[in-house]
Amino acid sequence: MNALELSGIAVRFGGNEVLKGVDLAIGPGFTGLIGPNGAGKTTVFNVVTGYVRPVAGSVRIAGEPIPSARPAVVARRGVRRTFQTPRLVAELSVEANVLAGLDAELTRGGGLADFLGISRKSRAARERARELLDAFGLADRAAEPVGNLPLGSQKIVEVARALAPQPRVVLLDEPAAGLSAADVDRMVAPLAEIGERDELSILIIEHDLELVSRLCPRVAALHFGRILADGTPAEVVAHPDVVKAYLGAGVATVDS
Ligand SMILES: Nc1ncnc2c1ncn2[C@@H]1O[C@H](COP(=O)(O)OP(=O)(O)OP(=O)(O)O)[C@@H](O)[C@H]1O
Repeated sequence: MNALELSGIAVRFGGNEVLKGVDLAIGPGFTGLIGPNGAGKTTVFNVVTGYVRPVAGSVRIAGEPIPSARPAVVARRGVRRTFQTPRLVAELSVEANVLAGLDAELTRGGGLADFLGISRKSRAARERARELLDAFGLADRAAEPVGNLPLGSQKIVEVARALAPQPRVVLLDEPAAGLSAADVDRMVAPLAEIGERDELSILIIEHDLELVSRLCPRVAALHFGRILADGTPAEVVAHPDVVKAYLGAGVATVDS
């Protein structure tokens, strides 16, 4: 069964039809979502996470339909995401930001703490955060305000936050944008390891086609709200419609 399935998703902003019947099924491992600027990639994420209500179509998580525009329901069903520009709380520590990704049940202090509205983090939650920070080589910075870290590390913290609640689906929005090759490796190696161990389904929007072809056995290309091609990276970038869509945008070649 697919972890995530979109059928016939259509989205309009005013008169602008941004998604025009998108079908996409995501199983375990990495799937790439590529396409020129404005193709509608982030809108796909916003539909899945319940922040944009489609005018048509449905989203299923593990085979179960989800009500549209219900972010809390989607999160409870195990979907997490990152953003093009990290959305972290700059003044809070690295660890507190990762803990913020954990489900309420795990982070609740219980008893009096809950009654007083004090968010005491449970030991299990802290252990999970530590395990992730260790995996991503950020344990020694756990107590620092996340805003002090360079962009590359902040983007890695956001990935760790998304992984914290052991989700089943992770949506990564241009994780490598603005990162050095070394930062990309620091992010991707633990992510691939954890993804495989936990059988995560990871959908990744990325303009770096070399990275996409390295990570994703399967890629879908979106253009003006339609999926133009869906297959291996080599098949997709060689697809005539994809080549045409990218003309002038400098499409990269990908080794098969
Ligand atoms: N909330 C919104 N209201 C109105 N228009 C929107 C909204 N969100 C996105 N759009 C429009 O929808 C289109 C697709 O945007 P989207 O961000 O999904 O594209 P994208 O493929 O992720 O692009 P990029 O690669 O540049 O991030 C664009 O024309 C954008 O201006």
